[in-house]
Amino acid sequence: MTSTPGTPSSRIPLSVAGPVLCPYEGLEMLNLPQFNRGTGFTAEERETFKLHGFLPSSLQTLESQATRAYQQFRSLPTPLDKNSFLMSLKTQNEVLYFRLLQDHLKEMFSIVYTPTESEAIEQYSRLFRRPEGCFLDINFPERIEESLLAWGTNENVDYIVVSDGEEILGIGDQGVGAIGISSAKGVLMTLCAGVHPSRIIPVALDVGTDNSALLNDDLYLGNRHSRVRGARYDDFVAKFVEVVKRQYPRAILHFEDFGLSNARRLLDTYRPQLACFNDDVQGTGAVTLGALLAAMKVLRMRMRDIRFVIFGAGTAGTGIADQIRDFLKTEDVEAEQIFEHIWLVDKPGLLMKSMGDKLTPAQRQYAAYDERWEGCDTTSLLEVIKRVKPHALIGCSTKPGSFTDEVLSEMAKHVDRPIVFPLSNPTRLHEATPEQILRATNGKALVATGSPFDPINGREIAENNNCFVYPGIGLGAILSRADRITDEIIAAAALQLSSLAPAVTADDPDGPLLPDVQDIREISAKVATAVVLKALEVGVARVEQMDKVRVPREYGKCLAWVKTQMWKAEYRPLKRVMF
Ligand SMILES: NC(=O)c1ccc[n+]([C@@H]2O[C@H](COP(=O)([O-])OP(=O)(O)OC[C@H]3O[C@@H](n4cnc5c(N)ncnc54)[C@H](O)[C@@H]3O)[C@@H](O)[C@H]2O)c1
Ligand SMILES: O=C(O)C[C@H](O)C(=O)O
Ligand SMILES: [Mn+2]
Repeated sequence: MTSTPGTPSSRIPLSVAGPVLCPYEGLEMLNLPQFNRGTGFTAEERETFKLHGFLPSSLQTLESQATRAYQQFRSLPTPLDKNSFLMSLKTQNEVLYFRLLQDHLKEMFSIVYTPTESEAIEQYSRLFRRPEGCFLDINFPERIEESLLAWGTNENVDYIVVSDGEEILGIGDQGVGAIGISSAKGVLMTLCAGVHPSRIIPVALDVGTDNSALLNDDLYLGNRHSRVRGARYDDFVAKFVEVVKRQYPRAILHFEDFGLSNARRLLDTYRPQLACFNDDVQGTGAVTLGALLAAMKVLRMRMRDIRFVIFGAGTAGTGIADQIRDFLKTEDVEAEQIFEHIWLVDKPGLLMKSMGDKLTPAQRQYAAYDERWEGCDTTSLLEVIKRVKPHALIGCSTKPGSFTDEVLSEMAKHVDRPIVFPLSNPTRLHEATPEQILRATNGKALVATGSPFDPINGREIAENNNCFVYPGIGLGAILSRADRITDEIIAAAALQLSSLAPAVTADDPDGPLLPDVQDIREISAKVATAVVLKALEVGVARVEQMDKVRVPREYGKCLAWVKTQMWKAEYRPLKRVMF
């Protein structure tokens, strides 16, 4: 398992413990972020690797290097400058980069991830310094295999994050800037779940872009043609997945920020074929179910007694609906009754049966019966709220301000503690701010948001972001060597998360419905443990045959084992080897 990791350029084995093997010396070594330690090289290492002339004489520890880097970080004026600084550090010294992030997790999380990463992606072609992942060009499908293999082989790759950049967060088509989201999601796999950074391949599928600003930008770095769609696109993705299946049979494939017409379709096509998941569909569904289950504990209610309105019924919105639907099955609500529990609202208003083919297959099952809605202006969210009297309102619409004061106070008229989750990222796209929600509901609402917000009047605001589950799902799937990622696995992740919310653990009705980002490593380890145990239970785990490891079935022991498999940002002994 993670005992023989490798590096992209060299395929030299690294590991989570023991010495790091390095065949390089001098300037070449200093230029490789997975080996470079800069002023942190010891006297002996400087000797062995012929580094003396390249470094000032003082010998620094990782701690002092992190202190110096933190001062540099603090001196920068804007979040985007800080993001660029960290990106450049990542391409200089990987251990120092992750050590710095770990030491200042809460402060830096929003800089390397949502929301600042979205600014960096918008500016991708202007900020480019060094490649941070694998670029696959739709005009050269024959290069897919060679390009991926240059990053590592089955022996040294655990995780592949792929995006085609069509629907990045809520900022739409970013073309080749897709590499930014694949890379940021990969960074969190290491930071939150301890997957070795060199064992992850971030991938951008460059299939063109329909973003005219990018097409007209002389500095744009991607393919300068419109987005390829239809059979040629499908064949390209199929070829990519075929290479992943054949060359990396042990790796997990993570789909991120594909467009509405592809995300669900690709997931449905490939889920039965390999261990893959779509973070926007299933990750978002699972984190939201986790927060809702925590809310049920606060309200002392069951999910079957709750009415849900989901505003924005795209990739994330229907993913959330599906997780709720599947959970309701465990409370004896049949699929045919689902329209009495979940209402989907999108651009045309409430989704109705009469919309027929205009609905996506994922939306259709939730469509409302027209005859029950006669006399209601279903194009208005407010009117739908008046009629449904929902307990929970969830936003994945990318439409800022759509949860108006009127909508929010209407909710508060009918239920004592409305559940309101504006989830559209980045921050400026939220359907309402937590402050507005609490004001309009006299502080009664149970709030969770897609991006981080500061506390309001001392009350912590839960961040309902898929980062609370996907790193744990990914790590659990890697460690169990899962052959498929089943619905049971995703549900197990949500259930585990719900038990870790401060509102539940501290039995505090105003406590957050999700844990704090500060604790994300512990949370991810626990989610991974739930995933490993579920994968073993449902028979998709291959770890015991493949790696000849006996995995403890007892939760505490399994958690301890999971933690031993997590990579840490530390300078391990370096050992010189020949090519
Ligand atoms: N918090 C999280 O973890 C998380 C996870 C995934 C997505 N998101 C956010 O959710 C948003 C949507 O992402 P997605 O991947 O589902 O995108 P998507 O394009 O698949 O879906 C967006 C949906 O919103 C609808 N919509 C657009 N404008 C609307 C309006 N004015 N009124 C009603 N509906 C409208 C669209 O028709 C579409 O169905 C993004 O902002 C994304 O950042 C958050
Ligand atoms: O990237 C995030 O912050 C969450 C999510 O995957 C999104 O697309 O918004
Ligand atoms: Mn996403």
